[in-house]
Amino acid sequence: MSYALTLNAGSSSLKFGLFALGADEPELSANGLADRVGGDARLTLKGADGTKLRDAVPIPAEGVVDHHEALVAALHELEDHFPGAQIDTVGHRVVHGGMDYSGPTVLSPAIIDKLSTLSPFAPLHQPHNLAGVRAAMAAFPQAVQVACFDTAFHRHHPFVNDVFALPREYYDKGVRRYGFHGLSYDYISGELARIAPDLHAGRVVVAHLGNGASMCGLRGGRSVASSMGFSALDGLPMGTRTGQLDPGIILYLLQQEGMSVEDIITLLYKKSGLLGLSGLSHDMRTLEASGSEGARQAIDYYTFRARRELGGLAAALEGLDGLVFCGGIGENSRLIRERICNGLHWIGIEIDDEANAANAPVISRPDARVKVMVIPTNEEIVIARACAALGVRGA
Ligand SMILES: Nc1ncnc2c1ncn2[C@@H]1O[C@H](COP(=O)(O)OP(=O)(O)O)[C@@H](O)[C@H]1O
Ligand SMILES: CC(=O)OP(=O)(O)O
Ligand SMILES: [Mg+2]
Repeated sequence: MSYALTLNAGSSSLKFGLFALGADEPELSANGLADRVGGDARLTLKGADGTKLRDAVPIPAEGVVDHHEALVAALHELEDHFPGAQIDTVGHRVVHGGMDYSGPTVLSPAIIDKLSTLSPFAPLHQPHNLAGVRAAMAAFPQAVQVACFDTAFHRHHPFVNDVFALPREYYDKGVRRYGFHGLSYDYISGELARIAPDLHAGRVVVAHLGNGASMCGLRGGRSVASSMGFSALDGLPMGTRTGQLDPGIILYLLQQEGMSVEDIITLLYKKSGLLGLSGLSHDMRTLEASGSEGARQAIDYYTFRARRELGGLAAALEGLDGLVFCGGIGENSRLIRERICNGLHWIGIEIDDEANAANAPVISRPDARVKVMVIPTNEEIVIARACAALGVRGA
């Protein structure tokens, strides 16, 4: 039996999966999560039926745990529970594919070098993604390494949603509105086709609200516009990232505050968003539990910006038939969904409080014009499917 290992390095987590290939659809054997990467990370491993094989075991490290240490711990656990599983294909989430990649790609050293030139555009992700590729190449030298890009799903945007109003030479050089979280949107689009084909054929905004957050406008299941642009900073406020910002602020920071480029990168990517506004935490669970003024204002801003962005995407779609929540916050936080939806009655969004409290698949009222759904996303299966298509198929 041939297996695919999937790796998904998020800004604060490493998600991984082991999939048996051979049948039409890759079959999950186990999946795991190292969360709070960058802090006191812990590793959880679950079997295919959801049984916990390991539960929040601390990952050994000197000081904070980085993505490489998280990967080493993950491989160690998989070897322990699935000794001898033959990993022929490793599929990687790589957030930035630049102008050239609009689908999954088998990696070569030359392609990896090219992808590393995109690291400055996604400093929280791309270097970790590529470190994962290099570590996997060392651990599994015979395996096919497949990259699945967050940007690929958005590469067919119409020109007006792909361009900035800069002189044309910058567009030609690759300064474009790429959009991210494409593996998640690809999965949601596929799920809509399966469980809600009418909605799939229509106009849907998907809100991927995790540590990173963005919204995507889908028409006929294809991405038409995204709240994220050139980098994973744009659009919605996030755990530690600003979201949309007047570029004049960057000039002010450089000219008046005398900040270095490095300082500005740290400020925009790591110290802003929910953490910066609340002065308390980047973690929505902590903010919801806190009664502080800062936490309240951070949640107010978060939900307000989500409503504004949704309005903009509905305009880009020329109407709205559905709204789907996914990601750690979108799938689990009744409060945030309620706060976003309660300001959107004018567009036809009305949610049912009981369904919302239960994280039910459909949370809109039966008579509401816009159907609102909660669909747990699954970036890993999208990567595993690409491995099955491009890697070594099992017997
Ligand atoms: N029950 C919950 N209520 C509110 N927020 C939650 C809940 N569960 C998870 N979250 C939030 O989800 C976010 C992490 O989302 P996730 O999609 O796992 O992140 P990543 O972008 O690292 O993959 C954190 O802000 C966390 O607080
Ligand atoms: C692109 C991005 O923001 O990813 P994540 O949500 O995993 O941080
Ligand atoms: Mg994520």
